[in-house]
This record gives sequence, structure tokens and C-alpha cells, in this order.
Amino acid sequence: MARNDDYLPLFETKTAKGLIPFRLFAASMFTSICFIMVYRVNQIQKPAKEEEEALLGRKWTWIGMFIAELWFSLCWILNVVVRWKPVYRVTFKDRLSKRYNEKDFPGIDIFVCTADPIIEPPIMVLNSVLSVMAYDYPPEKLSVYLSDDGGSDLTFYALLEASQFAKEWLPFCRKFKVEPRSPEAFFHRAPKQVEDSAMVKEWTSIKKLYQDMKTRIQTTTKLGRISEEIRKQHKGFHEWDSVSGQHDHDTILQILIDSKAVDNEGKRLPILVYLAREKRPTYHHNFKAGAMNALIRVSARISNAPVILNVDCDMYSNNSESVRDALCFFLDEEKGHEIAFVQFPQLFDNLTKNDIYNHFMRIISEVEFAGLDSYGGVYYVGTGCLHRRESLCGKKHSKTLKQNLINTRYRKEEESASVLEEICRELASCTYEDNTQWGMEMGLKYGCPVEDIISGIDILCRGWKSIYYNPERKGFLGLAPSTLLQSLVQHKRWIAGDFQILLSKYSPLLYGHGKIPLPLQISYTQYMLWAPTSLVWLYYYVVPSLCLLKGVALFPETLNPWVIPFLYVFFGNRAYTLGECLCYGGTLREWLNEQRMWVFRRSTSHLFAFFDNILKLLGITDSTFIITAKVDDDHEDVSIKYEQELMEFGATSPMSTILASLALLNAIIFAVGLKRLIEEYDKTLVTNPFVLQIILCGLLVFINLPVYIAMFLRMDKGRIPTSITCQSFILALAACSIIQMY
Ligand SMILES: O=c1ccn([C@@H]2O[C@H](COP(=O)(O)OP(=O)(O)O[C@H]3O[C@H](CO)[C@@H](O)[C@H](O)[C@H]3O)[C@@H](O)[C@H]2O)c(=O)[nH]1
Ligand SMILES: [Mn+2]
Repeated sequence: MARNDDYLPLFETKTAKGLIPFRLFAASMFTSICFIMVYRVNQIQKPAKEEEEALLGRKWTWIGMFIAELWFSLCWILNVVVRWKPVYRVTFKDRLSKRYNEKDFPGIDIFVCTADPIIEPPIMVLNSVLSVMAYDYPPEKLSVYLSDDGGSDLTFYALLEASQFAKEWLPFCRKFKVEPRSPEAFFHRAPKQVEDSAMVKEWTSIKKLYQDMKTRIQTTTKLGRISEEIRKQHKGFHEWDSVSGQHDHDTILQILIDSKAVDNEGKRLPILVYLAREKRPTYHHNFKAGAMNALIRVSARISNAPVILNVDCDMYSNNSESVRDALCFFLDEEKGHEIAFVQFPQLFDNLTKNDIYNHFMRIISEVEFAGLDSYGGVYYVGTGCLHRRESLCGKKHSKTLKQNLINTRYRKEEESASVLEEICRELASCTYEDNTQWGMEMGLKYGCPVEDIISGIDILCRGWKSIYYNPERKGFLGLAPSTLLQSLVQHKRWIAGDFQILLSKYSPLLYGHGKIPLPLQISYTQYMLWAPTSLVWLYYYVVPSLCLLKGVALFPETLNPWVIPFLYVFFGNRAYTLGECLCYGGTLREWLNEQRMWVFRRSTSHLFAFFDNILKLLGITDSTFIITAKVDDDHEDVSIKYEQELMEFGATSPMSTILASLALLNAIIFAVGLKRLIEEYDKTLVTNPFVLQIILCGLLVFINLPVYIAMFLRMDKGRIPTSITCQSFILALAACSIIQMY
């Protein structure tokens, strides 16, 4: 290890530009919010006009509006804290290579998790695995572990194929410096990089090799079982002789590439391990957290690298230098010792042009996470994250005990693969964790649908820091769901998990007190309040419209100066988010889609997440983990619609009923309101107290246009089923009649 005398940091932190306009805007917003509050308080106290006095509930709806707006204001202030001073990180990989000899680089253990061969096709898993095996990093320092909670021989077979293909693929990647290193993603792109004829030849031959392998794997996957011929290829298949079900089997552990294997150029290959931890119907397996903890133990015995990279099986490495980037943080002499994990943004490969389901969440990944980073604590989001092993295992950070990653002894004594396999099986058994601290003080935490978020927060509360690294060339790309319902269900899990943390002893405000900076506590709380906030949004989506129907005014008249703060807060905020979206490379339509998805998610995912927690608190339900569907070739029809940016409503679910009912309710009331407005046009427009309510209702109708189209105009499978349309009509009409009666 050679050290430069004049020390240069391995990474740099820059503060975002454009903070002054944001802060000015925030100040103006704050002033307007105060005006609104003053107006509400005054109006509630004022005795209502005589004719309105008779209306039952006028006062209460006003109080409701006041509470809603107060709550929004609070959330808005918390959000300003998140975005107060985003920072961006820059790494210096050249300094890293100058300072350290590659021989001294720390080992990296890479964990890939998969859970179901149907939902997560083995060919996709194989691509993720190959992409991380092919990092631009000394291969003898890399060990890749696949955890298969599906316990499937189909996945094992794909991994076996990967172990063979890697012998060609890794030298090819090295030689031509290809990017990305997931074969599927690489061959999918037009062969732009093919310039010299030498490459063309190799490109063609390796592509053929890949295609043949893909065909073999897909045929086997379709068949649903392993043929006798394939079974003969590896002793590992015998492990399935005793498997009685997906959730009832012994530990299956196979080292497919051991520490001596080499590729076709004679260079060492990364270790490759298949693990299906023991499963028994009587044991709770704790989903991904359980899988990760088993991996931590098994890998500690086999390679024990001091750095752990974790990716979901639907994510591939898009940048072969990410590991080096992360090392620039961990190995920085001055600040490296306190960094527990380096999180890359969770981005997707299959986004449509205008990101119809708003998977990207551009502003959250570009601005808000950079904001969390400025307080030293971006979330761990479960994938695309490099951890320091010791912090993941529960160690507290201490200034005196600096672990030197460079000097860690990498591999334990060189035992043969079969001996290791035997020893490690026990580490992944159901009973191993009995009476231990695993899932509590050690490893990832159990019992929360967002094991990543809660574990990350706990790590930070033990004195560590985290880094958000969002480089130009993205580190990882994953697959986002391609139907509306899947996306809403996924969000429900996330938001329910966040809310659960808020209600648990790990609530950032209490648990984090004195351990993490106050702005970070506030920032985390902001996301965790989304579930309860959905009730407030729902109030705002429904009550002003119903009051419009009933003739109860909730906002100032058109020419009343008090109308200004309302308009400013609403339209000013929209304009700002639009400008921001465009600045960060989005499109107008993307922004519109985002606005729509917010409305949809709040009225379904967030709401369900809220009740999920209430039911859990009452002991009526238990935690589940609905694995998000990954894009599958079988559903041609769905993928085509996704490409065309046509929302896929298709499935019958209470979520669809809520969306359709809200849309219809607002449509009906908007029509009535508009009719009244036109009838009374010449006398009252300027003094009409309902104009703001009509605008609000009209905007909701506009946002819901795809819902109406899916109900009445579309004929394809993605339309809203007629049964749901009928139900929703009944619900919407019922709501209108009930309100008319009182
Ligand atoms: O019992 C299980 C369930 C899931 N998984 C794996 O966990 C990962 C995430 O599952 P997925 O269904 O893709 O959920 P997402 O909503 O896409 O995942 C996000 O949210 C999760 C927390 O809710 C995090 O764990 C993930 O890292 C993050 O990408 C996948 O690789 C699964 O194979 C398991 O290993 N075991
Ligand atoms: Mn996923």
C-alpha cells in the first residue's frame, strides 16, 4: 500500500445549485399558508350566513378543511426540511487506483435475492448474477451468492448455466470493456460498440452462445422441471430428491464456482454460490430479511469479505465501476471510517417515455435523497447498496476502533468446496437463529415490510453515516411493475412499512433522538406520515365536491382578495414542481403522470397502508410480503400496452373500485356544478363562492380522464371491468344522495 504524501480525498461533496430560488419560493409559500390559516380561523369563528346556518355540518366541514390544510402545511414544512440543502457526491477513482494496489483491495461479497421462479424468471436472475460477476474488479476478490427463497431447481439450473457462460462472458467484457455487463441488456442494445472486426466476430459468437443458453433455460422453465439429461450435469440436482415443497426443505447449498476455478483465459473467476436456506412450514422465514441474514452467515464462512453488495434479482449492474466508486467512500482516509453503506438510486430499465406509473420518482431520487444525504443519512432501499459487513452485523461505530478494510484478511483457510458446503448448511437452518440476536441486534431486522428502511435507520442510530451516490452513468437498473395494480400494491407495502416504523419503537423522532441529527429525524418522519396523510387527502378529494353539490361554500368568493393565497399555494406549487421536473430532464407528460399517480396512490396504496397497520395493531392481520411481479414475456399484451403508455386497469380489486368511484363522484358533481355556474352566469360569477370548488373538482376530473376512458371507451383487456364500473356508479350516486338528504 503506497500512500501519497500530500493527501487528496477520494471523494468530494458538492452542494446543489439553485437553492436561493427554492428558499425564496418556500418563504412565499409559507406566507401564503399563514394567510390561509388566518382566513380559516376567522371564518370558522364568524357566524355563518343565515341560510347556511340551517345546513347541518357547515361548521364541521370548515373545521375539517382547516385541519386538512393545517396538516398539509405541516407535511409541506417537513418536506422543505428534506430539501433544504441537497448535496452531490463525486468520486476520484484514479486516485484510488494510484493509492492502492489492486492486490490490497478489500473483498466484496455480493448478495442476490430471488424468491419465486415464476414471478422472477430464472433467465432474469441469471442476467443479474452475470452482471455483478463481471465487475471491473479483481475477480478473486469477488464472491457472488444467490439466495433462492423459491428453493427451485429451475433457478439452480440457470445458475449452473451462468457458471459455465461466465467463463466466456467475463473475458469478453474485460477485453472490450463492454457496458452494461448483463448479457440480455447488452445484446438488447444496438451493437454500437462494435467497431473493429475482431470484436464483431467475438460479438457474434458470444451472442449465439448466450441465445442458445437462453433458449435452453426458457425451455426448461416452461417445462417446469429438470430433464434427466440436465440432472446428470451436476451433483447438486440430487439435493432436490428430498424436497417436499417450496416451503418445506433442508438447506440446499452448492458452491458452483470455487476459489480455484478459472475462465477461458486462465484468469480466476469470482466464487459463485447457490443457497436455498432451510424452510419449514412451522418456522416464520422472515422474507427477504431472513434470506439476507442467512447469506451474511454463510458468506462469512466462505469468503468473509468486509464489504457486502446487495441487489435484488430484478436489478443488474449497469456500470462495471460501481464497486470502485463505492470504495472511494469506504477507503477515504478522513471520512471513510464512519460510512456504513453507500446507496445507489433505485432506477429502472423498463420505464416508458413519460414514465406512466411514475416509477422513477425523479424528484425523490434526484433531490430528496440528496437532501437526506446532506444530513448524513440516506435510506438503505434494499438494493444497489454496498455495506460494511460489520455495521450490517450490528456493530456500533466508534472513532477509536477504525476498521481498516485494506488489511482485512479476505478468505478463511482454503477448505474444499464440499467441506464448506457441509459446514455452511447448518448456518442457514431454521433453528440456527433460535435464541440469538439475529433479526434484532444483528443483521437485517425482522417483522417490518420494509426491512431495508428500518435496518438502515438502526445502523445510522448506531453512529454510522450513509452516502447517496447518484452518478451520471447509473449503477443499477431494475424492473418496475407494468400494471397499475401491481404498482399500487408495491407502494402499499412500502408505505405500510414506513408507517409501521413510525408507530414502532424505532420511530425516528423517539428512537433517533440524540443519535441522528434532528433534520434527519424530521425528514424520515415526513415519509412515514404518508399513510395517515391519505385520510386528509381523501377528505380534500371528496368533501369540497360534495359540498359543491350541497351548496356549501368552502373557499372565498372569486373577487375576494383572500382567494389569492389559495390560488398561489395550489397553482404556485404545481408550477414549481413542473419547473423542477423539466429542469431535471422530465417531460410535461411525465409531470402530469406523476400528479395523477399521486392522486391514485394516496387514495388507494397509502390509505390501505394505513388500515393495514391499524388491523395489525388490533392483531387482526399479520405481515405479508407480496412479491412484485416482474415483466414477463408471457404477457405480451400487457407489455405492449405499457409501451404505449396505456394504463392497465384490468384486475378486479378494491383499489380499482375506489379509484373508479372517486372519479365518477367528481365527474357527476362537476357536471352539476358547471350547469349551475352557466345558469347563474351573468349575475354571480364575480361573487360566486363556488368557483374554487368547481376548479378543484374539474382538476380532479381532468386527472381522472384515463379512468373514464378505461370505463367507457376502451374495449381491451386493460379496461375497467364492467362490474367495477357498476359498483362505482352505485357508490358515487349513493354518496350524492346521502349528502342531499342532510
Ligand atoms: O420472501 C422473500 C420475498 C422477497 N425476496 C426478494 O426481495 C427482493 C425484493 O422483492 P420485490 O418483490 O421485487 O419487491 P420490491 O417492492 O421491488 O422491492 C423493494 O422494496 C423491498 C422492501 O419492501 C426491498 O426489500 C427491495 O430491496 C426493494 O427493491 C426480490 O429480489 C425478492 O426475490 C426474498 O428474497 N424473499
Ligand atoms: Mn423489485
